[in-house]
Amino acid sequence: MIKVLVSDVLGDAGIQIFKDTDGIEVDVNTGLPPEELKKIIGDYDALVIRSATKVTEEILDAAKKLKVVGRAGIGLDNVDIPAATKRGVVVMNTPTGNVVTTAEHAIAMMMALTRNIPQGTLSLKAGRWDKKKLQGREVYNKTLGVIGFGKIGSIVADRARGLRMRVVVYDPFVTPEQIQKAGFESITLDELYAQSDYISVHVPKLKETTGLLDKTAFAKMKDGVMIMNCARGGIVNEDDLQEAIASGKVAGAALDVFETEPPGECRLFELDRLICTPHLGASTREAQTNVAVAVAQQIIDYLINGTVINAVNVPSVAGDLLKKIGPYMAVGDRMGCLQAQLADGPVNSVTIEYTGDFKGMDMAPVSTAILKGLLTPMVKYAVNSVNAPVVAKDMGIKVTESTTAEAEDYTHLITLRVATEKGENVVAGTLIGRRDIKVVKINNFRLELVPEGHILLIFNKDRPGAIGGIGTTLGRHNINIGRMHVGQEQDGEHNIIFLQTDTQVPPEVIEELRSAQMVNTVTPLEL
Ligand SMILES: NC(=O)C1=CN([C@@H]2O[C@H](COP(=O)(O)OP(=O)(O)OC[C@H]3O[C@@H](n4cnc5c(N)ncnc54)[C@H](O)[C@@H]3O)[C@@H](O)[C@H]2O)C=CC1
Ligand SMILES: O=C(O)C(=O)COP(=O)(O)O
Repeated sequence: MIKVLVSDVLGDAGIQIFKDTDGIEVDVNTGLPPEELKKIIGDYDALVIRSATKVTEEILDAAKKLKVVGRAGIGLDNVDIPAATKRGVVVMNTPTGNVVTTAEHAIAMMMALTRNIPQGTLSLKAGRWDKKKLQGREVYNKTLGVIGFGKIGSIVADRARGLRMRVVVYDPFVTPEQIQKAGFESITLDELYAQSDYISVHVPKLKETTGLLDKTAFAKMKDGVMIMNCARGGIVNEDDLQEAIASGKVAGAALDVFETEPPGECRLFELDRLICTPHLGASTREAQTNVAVAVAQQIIDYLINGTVINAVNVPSVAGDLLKKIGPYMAVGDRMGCLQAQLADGPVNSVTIEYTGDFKGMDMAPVSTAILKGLLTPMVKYAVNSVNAPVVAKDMGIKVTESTTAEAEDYTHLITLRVATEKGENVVAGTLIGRRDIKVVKINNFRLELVPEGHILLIFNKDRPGAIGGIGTTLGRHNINIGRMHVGQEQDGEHNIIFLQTDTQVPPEVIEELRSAQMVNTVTPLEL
């Protein structure tokens, strides 16, 4: 049974998908304090969260079976992604399901702010008729500055255009041409501050964006500007905002998100010109159904089919791509595993060459599969496609990759060179047909080996009787040979023999083979 824990409120449609899937058991346990979550997380293969659960290194340490964290929504600042990656846990989000809803919330906040709707509601309910005091402003013909032209920012810009606002955009990672093509002006941040009547932030919370709107930024803005933050708490510095509103520089602000959530006591709340919502940006029925369904399907697809969609710490391998490169990932994994057993001492470098028609294929997942195969026998913890590149880096292994379209003997060939202090081993592999994995070269030897099961790799002198002697020794110990491949050294006098046996060959028999005449070395391999 695959066990899924839902630790934040998730739309029913998502929970139902888990319940309807054979082999999956789902528990919903929301609002757990960290120490409670830590106690139970060890039982689960998957964790579904929103913005409340903090997936810290400590939680991940306790999550011995965890394979995937699925975020029903976008922001992942509550997940320690490097720690998850190191432990081989896929972290995925649902990047599109709530973007319209959140953009609509930003527009709603702007309208509520400019027309004093929350203040009007409060004063009316308190028995007042503050018609004069609560006079507002039109947004028509005003300038909206959008910081961050991603999925949400671009929708906000589009909806503001419908309100007949002039929209200016700052996003250093989107080309001015793209912004202009969408019908908006791309300007610098300082220009945006100087020109905007309203500013809405739609950037992720990063080191560079934390405190982006601070006292220095407010000083560059128009007097009477209004600020909206439906992105992440702390992108707008709360203390500086409080001062800027109190001084009248900023005419008002609308916050959906806070530096600490829930914020508890907050000086900003003393200001009439501050309106707020408790992180409601994504909270519509539609968005919650979208993200719940998406996260459930993605998690199931990953745990059952190995399909990776919308992961932030591992390349996506989905649908058509998986069909195309999945078999090469299997080739890579076997080659890595074979190289691990051939390696004499710690690995210094790994060189991966893709030769032939790999056009249009992103080979990153194959390279990761190679590293996974190679590193698995070398480390104590589980290596998978998520943490393999990090593990290689931590071990100081230099990984290089190249692709050449010119095919030689095979239409697709993967060559893997692994170097240690003592030298380099070269293994080349391919697919015959759609699924048959063949290792076609080991160092100087050409062969066609099916890399599976118990294998003895024997180097011997290419003399009459050598192979017969090996067969007789194994037969005497009742060990049946399933397959045998003999490769001849190019222009040499040695053979390489791969013997696939039905059972593992005991160490004393290996010693006996080693002492036989004409046998140079015997290496047992488990593939
Ligand atoms: N309030 C809520 O309930 C919700 C909040 N969010 C938050 O909204 C924000 C935006 O989300 P998406 O549009 O989906 O993200 P996105 O990744 O599609 O877009 C972010 C944009 O910010 C830009 N950017 C990055 N650094 C920047 C910088 N220093 N200056 C200017 N632009 C910069 C990027 O180039 C990108 O275009 C995120 O912080 C997300 O967590 C998302 C959903 C719901
Ligand atoms: O998707 C996001 O990034 C959000 O901020 C939404 O947060 P929530 O799922 O409502 O806690």
